[in-house]
Amino acid sequence: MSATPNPIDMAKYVSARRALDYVQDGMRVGLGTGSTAAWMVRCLGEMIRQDGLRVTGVPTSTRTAELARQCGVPIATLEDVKWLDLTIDGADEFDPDLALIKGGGGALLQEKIVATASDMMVVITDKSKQVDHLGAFPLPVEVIPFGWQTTKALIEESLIGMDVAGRSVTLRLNRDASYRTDEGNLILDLHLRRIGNPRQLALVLNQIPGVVENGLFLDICDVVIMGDADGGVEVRDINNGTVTYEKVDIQDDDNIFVAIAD
Ligand SMILES: O=C(CO)[C@H](O)[C@H](O)COP(=O)(O)O
Repeated sequence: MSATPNPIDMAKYVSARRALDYVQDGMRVGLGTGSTAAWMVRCLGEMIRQDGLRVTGVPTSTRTAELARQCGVPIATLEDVKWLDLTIDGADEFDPDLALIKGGGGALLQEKIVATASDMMVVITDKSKQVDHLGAFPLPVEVIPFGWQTTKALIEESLIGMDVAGRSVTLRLNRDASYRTDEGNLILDLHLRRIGNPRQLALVLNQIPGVVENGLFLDICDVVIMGDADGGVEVRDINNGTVTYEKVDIQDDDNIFVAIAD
């Protein structure tokens, strides 16, 4: 590599590169959202350009759709393809069962629909996302704007009986205005610090009127790839029960990495 990448970019990059080993010619691939997923989209674009790989990408946000177009990744909607072979996405937290918190980038709704409609979900991360218990990262909950303060109050009330360590709920902002998702909805961030029973919480939240979806991804993720700054990856496969460590060969990656790092 002729540029010196910063350690965080390197960790994200190698996890994204390794995830593309799961992509085969002709696949329909869900394209996640966020800075780690963006590396995956760029690398996928390179594979299409250099190796003639044929794939159809289904983006999980307008941001990812735009990046995919820039990178020459052919895209379609979920309505077009109906079902996917694979989704590759980032996460905000993952636990030993590969349960996830997602939605830090605000795209949790499309991300959950796309991942659920996939035969396999591969999550690309770095060590900062690994936790023993979910909840240090605020849990995003997407709600419709109509009556959102009532929805927020109902969420706060529902948290009283829950096994969580914190109960404050805040409206996500984008500068001075409320943050809007691609669907025009709002995000409430639940500052729970520790989620004792993610399954119960997910069920309770999704029963509250006004809640569209929550950022807990349970029994959806198959593989987590955790990159490190030395170009190594730990690959955890929940179905095989395996955890392996390997170095990713990035000798020939100067073009893509230098172009983006610059
Ligand atoms: O859930 C997400 C977006 O809604 C992202 O996958 C998550 O926020 C991780 O992002 P990054 O790779 O930038 O750390």
